[in-house]
Amino acid sequence: MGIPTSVQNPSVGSAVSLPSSTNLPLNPCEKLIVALDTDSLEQALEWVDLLPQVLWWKVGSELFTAVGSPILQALKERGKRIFLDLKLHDIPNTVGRATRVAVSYGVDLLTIHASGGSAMMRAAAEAAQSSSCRLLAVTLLTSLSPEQVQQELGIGEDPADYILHLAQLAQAQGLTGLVCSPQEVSRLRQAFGSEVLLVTPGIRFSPTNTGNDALHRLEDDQQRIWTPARALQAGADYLVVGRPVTAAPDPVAAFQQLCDAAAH
Ligand SMILES: O=C(O)c1cc(=O)[nH]c(=O)n1[C@@H]1O[C@H](COP(=O)(O)O)[C@@H](O)[C@H]1O
Repeated sequence: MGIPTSVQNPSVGSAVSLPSSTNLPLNPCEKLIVALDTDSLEQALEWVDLLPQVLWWKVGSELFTAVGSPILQALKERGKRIFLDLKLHDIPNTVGRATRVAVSYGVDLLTIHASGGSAMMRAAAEAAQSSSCRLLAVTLLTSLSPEQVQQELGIGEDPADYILHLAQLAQAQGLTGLVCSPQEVSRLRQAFGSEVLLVTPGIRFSPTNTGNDALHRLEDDQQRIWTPARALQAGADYLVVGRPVTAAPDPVAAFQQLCDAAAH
């Protein structure tokens, strides 16, 4: 286990027990969060039991929609940390109420889309304030290329500036954690310092090739990617990794490779 620090959320006053960037977990493997992207409880628990060295597991919309809270219970029974990735995005009343239910499960992290706006994020922050769950604001999905952001979404400004803008909005509402691509980490770290928790998906063994026969680059939907070592060097606190581990021919070896990369 890493050394937990008690971080006070300035706006909503909730004390949460998570490592800050100035006090990272001692074990590099604990900087890795593995995504349980499946619709099967059996498959999810097979991965969890195959990889006892993984502390953090992410339950996303596929698994939570398919099996509901029993997966959270099963992870808690195994002493795991839980990242519930629901990416809430709705009107403030709905997001506030959904957040209240989500944090009642005792999860450690929960995602909210920053693009839902400040009132929506405030509603979530208020709903989570008496829990120990830390809210993470998702800035811009790692599956979007800068060209898509500008051409499809019609966001005129430089995507990097847009991400900073969303991050500032989230910080102002007391969401002290952000999900971003590794490519944006150093800018966000510079802007917000060590207290912000930066969680980065879009992790690949090689920036041009997944290094995984089961996952060819052409089939991959991630756009803004970096290697684990580069993401951590840039200042990421946690890396989210799914298919490079779960779709690998040998998930144990793939996870170990990530731990090794995280250690350097
Ligand atoms: O919030 C997330 O976790 C997330 C945000 C984002 O911008 N991009 C992103 O890929 N994710 C999640 O991170 C995981 C990445 O999985 P792989 O691409 O298989 O490594 C998936 O479970 C995604 O839902």
